[in-house]
Amino acid sequence: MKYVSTRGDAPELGFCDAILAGLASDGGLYVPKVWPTLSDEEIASLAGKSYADIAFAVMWPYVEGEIPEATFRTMINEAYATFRHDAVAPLVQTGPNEYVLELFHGPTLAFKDVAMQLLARLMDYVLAEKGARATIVGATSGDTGGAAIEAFRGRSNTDIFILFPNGKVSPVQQRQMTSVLDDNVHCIALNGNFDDCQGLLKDMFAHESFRNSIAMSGVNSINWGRIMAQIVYYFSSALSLGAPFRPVSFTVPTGNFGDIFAGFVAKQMGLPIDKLIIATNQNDILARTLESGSYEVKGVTPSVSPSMDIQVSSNFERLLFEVHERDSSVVNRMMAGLKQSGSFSIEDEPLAMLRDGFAADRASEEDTAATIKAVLADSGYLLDPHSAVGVHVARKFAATTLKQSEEEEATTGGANVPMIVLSTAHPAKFPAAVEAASGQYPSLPVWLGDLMEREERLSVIDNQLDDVEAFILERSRAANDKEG
Ligand SMILES: Cc1ncc(COP(=O)(O)O)c(C=O)c1O
Ligand SMILES: N[C@@H](CCOP(=O)(O)O)C(=O)O
Repeated sequence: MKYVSTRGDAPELGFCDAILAGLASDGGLYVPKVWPTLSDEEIASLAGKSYADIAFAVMWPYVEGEIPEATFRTMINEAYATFRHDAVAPLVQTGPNEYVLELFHGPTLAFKDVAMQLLARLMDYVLAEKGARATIVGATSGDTGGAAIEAFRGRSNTDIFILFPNGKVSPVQQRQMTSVLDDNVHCIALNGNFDDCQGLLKDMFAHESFRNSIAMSGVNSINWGRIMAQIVYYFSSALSLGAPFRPVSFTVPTGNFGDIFAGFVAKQMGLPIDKLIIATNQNDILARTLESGSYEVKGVTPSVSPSMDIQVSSNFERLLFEVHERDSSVVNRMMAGLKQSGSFSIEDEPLAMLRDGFAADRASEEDTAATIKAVLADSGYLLDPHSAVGVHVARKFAATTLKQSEEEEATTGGANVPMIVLSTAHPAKFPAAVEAASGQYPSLPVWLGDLMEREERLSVIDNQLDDVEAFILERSRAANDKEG
């Protein structure tokens, strides 16, 4: 499989080089040249198989020819052995037609572990094959950072630098990053918000001499390897509910659009997905875009679901590329508009395609708290605030579709399709918000019981490209001197 950039001006790469690059050299995001498909028979044959077996079947077409089959199987087995639930990503029923897909059984209690545990093993393999080292630079609103640090800590061929918005992640999220004291881990608390962190990351990728001097790579969802690993749980959960013989819908708490884009890919691959529903918090740029056709960045307002406090949603670019028939000139125009004026608009035809496959809505702070409380009261199930955004939007969507089908006197259609809501984090990562909403304090699991007492190491840096680059250069030189 070859990979092409959404901006059309970077070399086509094979899988190993695409994941090592992270972002394409023209500023675009890599996508497979064609979408591989699985037939209904192939999908049906996966029913009852383990998560690792489904993972292999779904991901192999993207990797084949670049990594030996047995090596890839071993990486998958090792990655998912780090999860503390046998099913890896179990489904829990929370309503007559509503299921929560728990993606938080990995080492850092967030869905990011699902992809990051595999990506670290893939990068290790690629670097070892090339006899190379890489410097990973990542931006986080709270969860990617912890998952990446956990997955890459102590690895001899990578240094990892994570930028997080100072004072804007939860205390648990911060400690999960800053209490990892391995020599190759460097945490930067940036005086800014997540969009500033991500903006600096993209500027560093665009700064060729800097990028080359540190052999820079990235593990945010701009990296195709992240998306690839996230496709798997759409298949595993849909299979549990009768796919491919029964369609399902998904509601996805959304920020950077990586997770829901993986759902779009699952649909391209042949999984019968009825609707993909984008659930945002009050930072609702994606919901506004679907409503108006105009993508307009406004300031970020901090919320109780801080990992989704995002306005510049990187992976939306991959979807724009698809709905414009892979015309990179349109994507370039839109991204130039975004850089210049913080906005761009989408023409009627691609907008109609977006609205056909996706729906979108938002949850206010009050909606989020009320949902945590209601689900606990009705089902005895404690949601984290990000997953509660998802459940709120899913329930609103179900009520609207039910009303529509009653009006049409139909018994089939959207209202009967099972809804799977992605649960993206464990409630113990956000104890203050969960307790305020429900009266119940979610404790960390025993193996993380002392997290908040662990020693921290971090550097506070202003939102200035030069300052951040200087810090990374100095630290990565020191690391390389030590290695050499
Ligand atoms: C807990 C949680 N939920 C949802 C999201 C949104 O996922 P995505 O950025 O892939 O849309 C994130 C981070 O991005 C997150 O950390
Ligand atoms: N919510 C994310 C933001 C970064 O998203 P990514 O999926 O692109 O890595 C976080 O928790 O850091």
